[in-house]
Amino acid sequence: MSSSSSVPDYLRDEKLTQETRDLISSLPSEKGWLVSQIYEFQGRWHTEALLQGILTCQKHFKAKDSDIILVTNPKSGTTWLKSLVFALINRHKFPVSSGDHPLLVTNPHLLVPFMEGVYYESPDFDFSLLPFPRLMNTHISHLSLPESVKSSSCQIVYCCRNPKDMFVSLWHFGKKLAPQETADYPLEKAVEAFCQGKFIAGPFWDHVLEYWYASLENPNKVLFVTYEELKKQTEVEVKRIAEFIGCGFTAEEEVSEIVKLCSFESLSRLEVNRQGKLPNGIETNAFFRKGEIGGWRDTLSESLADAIDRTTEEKFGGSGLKFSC
Ligand SMILES: Nc1ncnc2c1ncn2[C@@H]1O[C@H](COP(=O)(O)O)[C@@H](OP(=O)(O)O)[C@H]1O
Ligand SMILES: C[C@]12CC[C@@H]3c4ccc(OS(=O)(=O)O)cc4CC[C@H]3[C@@H]1CC[C@@H]2O
Repeated sequence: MSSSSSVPDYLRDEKLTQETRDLISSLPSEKGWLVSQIYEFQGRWHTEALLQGILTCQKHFKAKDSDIILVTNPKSGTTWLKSLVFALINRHKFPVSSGDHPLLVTNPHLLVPFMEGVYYESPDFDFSLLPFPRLMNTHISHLSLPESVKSSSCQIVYCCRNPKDMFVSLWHFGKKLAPQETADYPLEKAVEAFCQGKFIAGPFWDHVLEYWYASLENPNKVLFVTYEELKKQTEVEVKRIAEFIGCGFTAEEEVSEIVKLCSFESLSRLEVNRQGKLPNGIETNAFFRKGEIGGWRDTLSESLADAIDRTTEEKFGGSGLKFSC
């Protein structure tokens, strides 16, 4: 974290360039939840810090054909996907059976860099120093991806989660991130902002649809996965991801060890994911809450759930995308 404050870096605005400050002054803005204002850039809503990270990423990131980029909306299974794909691509270098796997001693967010987060923290970060094949994650929309990500043969694994669970996960995460700022922000107002799309990284649905259509248009470039299928049939989905990124399993190989290592039960019990903070100031345990499908029922009233369902029907109608919970 950049200073002694307990507020995580992404809620601060100290590292903005003059260029970004000038741009921000011309962007539509809305009152934020954890920060005073959020801004609309290329159709999405961002905090100043994450917008700075996105702009630097657009300017400086040069994709390589061998790159693997994990894309999610926030709270849609990023931590899980990072763990699984890290374990998959490194399974010969770091066999799970050896007992000293990096995931046992390092939080997944430190093993797989968050592109716009890293660019906000360290604008000069040299991504070319990452080990081959480079594995990174982002929440950047398809429209706003750096040009080289689209023009190169790098691959994207997109993981989406049903909007009610995603929203509820974000709601609880936000309360942990900045408890004071969330104190007088009612859940009803958050649902309304979420449905209007004027919420961090929103509109949620547009993000999903962009990658959904990209995966249909170019199935070798974008693989579309859902948190729910990953949860219901983890081995099948992990094998599908492995095939897609070109490290498929042989008939003799076991996928179950990786699945077990990366399970919610296993990762959330590790000391490294229970104690301490990431360098950006976020507590490592904030990324592990319930890890379930349908947990929204504990937080959302019927009318709030209906409001999200109506938006989903409107937005996803005709796309072929459906969520059953
Ligand atoms: N290994 C794992 N398996 C399943 N879910 C996991 C997981 N690790 C984290 N999660 C869940 O994924 C959500 C966090 O998403 P992200 O990693 O994108 O920030 C949280 O959901 P809940 O808040 O519903 O429990 C968290 O509990
Ligand atoms: C992207 C992120 C999860 C969401 C975090 C977040 C949530 C809500 C916010 O409210 S508002 O002030 O924008 O209205 C702000 C944030 C900023 C940090 C976000 C986290 C960074 C990495 C996580 O995946």
